[in-house]
Amino acid sequence: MPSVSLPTVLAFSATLSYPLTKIGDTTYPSVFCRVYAISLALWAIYRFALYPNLFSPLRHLPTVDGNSWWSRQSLRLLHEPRGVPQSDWYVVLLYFAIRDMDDPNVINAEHIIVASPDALAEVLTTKSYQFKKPGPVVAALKPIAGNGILLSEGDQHKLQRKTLLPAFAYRHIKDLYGLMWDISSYAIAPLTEAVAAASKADRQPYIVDIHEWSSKVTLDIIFVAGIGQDIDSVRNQDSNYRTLRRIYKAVFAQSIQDTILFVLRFWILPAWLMPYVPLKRNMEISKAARTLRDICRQLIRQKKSDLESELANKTEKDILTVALSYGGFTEDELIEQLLTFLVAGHETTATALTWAVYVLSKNPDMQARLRDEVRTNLSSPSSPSPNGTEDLAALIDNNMPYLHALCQEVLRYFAPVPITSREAVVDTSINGTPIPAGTQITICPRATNHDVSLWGNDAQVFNPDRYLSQPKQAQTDPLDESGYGDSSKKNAGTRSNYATLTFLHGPRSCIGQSFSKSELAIMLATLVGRFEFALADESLKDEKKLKFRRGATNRPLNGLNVKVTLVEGW
Ligand code: HEM
Repeated sequence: MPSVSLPTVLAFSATLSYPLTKIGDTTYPSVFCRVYAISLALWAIYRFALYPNLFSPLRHLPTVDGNSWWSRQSLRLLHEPRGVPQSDWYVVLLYFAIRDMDDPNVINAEHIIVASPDALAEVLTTKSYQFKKPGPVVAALKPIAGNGILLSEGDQHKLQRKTLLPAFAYRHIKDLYGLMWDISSYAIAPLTEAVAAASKADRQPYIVDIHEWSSKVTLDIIFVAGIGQDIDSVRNQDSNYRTLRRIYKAVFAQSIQDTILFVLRFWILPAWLMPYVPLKRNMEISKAARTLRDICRQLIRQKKSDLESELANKTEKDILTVALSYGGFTEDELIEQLLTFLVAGHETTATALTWAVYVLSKNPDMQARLRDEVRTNLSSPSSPSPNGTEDLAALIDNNMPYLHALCQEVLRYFAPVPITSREAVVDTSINGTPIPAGTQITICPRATNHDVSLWGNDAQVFNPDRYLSQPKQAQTDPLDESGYGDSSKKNAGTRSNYATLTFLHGPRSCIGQSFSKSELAIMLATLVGRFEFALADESLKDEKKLKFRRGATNRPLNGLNVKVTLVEGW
């Protein structure tokens, strides 16, 4: 017997109320309210008592211990940072999948958390296209993140991935190091001035929200490196760029109306009704989505005309040039791809950098060790090596093991994308267990990256040195020819490639992982080379005191204020 969804209950009640209104002397709304209340009560009995115990094909899978009778694990899932409760469940149940009926994301569907490497390999790699992103997730992301490669499925996705992959080959990313360095070192200049002015005026310490800074710099980098825009358009704050910044800042901020929209989208209303919900935030998002598309259209037309008039270098490998030279995308499709890269390529890495500054602020010894490595290898922000930025990739990738180890550990420990989800498209199986079409799957990078069975007893400890005890590996392209991605070269001695899920694995792994790792290392090097950081609120040294934003990325709710001091001599 199938599971019944809440929108079906709503539609059933609305339809049944109509003939019932004719029977008695009552109005439609009053009949509907009573029918809907009774239907909901029956639905709840079926959904929470009968279906899971008698009918669900997944009823033999283990479930989480200690469920409360009325809320099960919902309160933990709603109050704790995303991915943290799942970590506890991994420890309790070393099994491939945990059946979990309570994830607030999709309350009306069977739900399992895929935990073991074998099961992850099936869902992410060998059977990747038997699972898709769930409808409500796609509908929530599409207006701002675009209907591009991130949200496409099946053959369409395969083609888009193959087309866009050349822009992300490591041999090409290497050529972007100089550009990333220029943008990052340019962005520390105003911060340096502000810190120096504060110190002169005896207004020490200078406090900055480092997430806001990171978010600006990552947008600059994706704008220049991803679109092939002139770096001066960012420096001169061209109006398209300014509008993009303003819009992203507004849409990534979180309000109470976001929570209401979340509940409506995932629990109550069908996707097609969502655009009509008369909430101010809903209107703002729709308006922002239209403006973003207008800007992307202008950028694409400009690039096209530059390419036609030979103003742009046709051999460039920025994402937009690669997409345009393929020729198979219509203008509207290109707009969606561009939106995807602007969003996927900016907030994620900004979140990683914020966490890197957080741990360094908590750990002055790590900070000093990193600064020492940066200053030993890179002479100054304006000219990091005698050849300027020419040999930067070689210098950073071969000579700075602590920088890489620290970045790897930040990406493992904080997993900027803590959770993602899939839905079985067809009846399939995982590790031999039958999985019916429609089953919701949670994949939890935050919990896998902290899994004691894979990482050992210090899984929950932040320790960059775990990456240094490995024999040195040559820097290789983490995206192989198929674009699958393989982190085995840097898995810190764990027993599986699937122990690190930060960028996932397989055909749907993060296409921008090399890009973002290089970007993170470069931004962190320029910051730590120049400044010393400490937490503005010392109580946040205790991670339990941190409040997290509940969104696609796991970042501090209201940014991260840090005290910044200049360290002379660089
Ligand atoms: C620390 C930084 C980043 C993290 C942690 C991260 C993480 C991820 C994850 C977990 C996914 C898979 C999502 C899913 O399928 O459910 C993903 C996909 C993707 N990421 Fe990233 N990402 C980062 C940076 C970037 C950057 C810099 C870019 C672009 C320049 C980018 C572009 C994409 C794209 C286009 C996809 C969709 C790939 C596909 O479905 O084929 N990401 N990312």
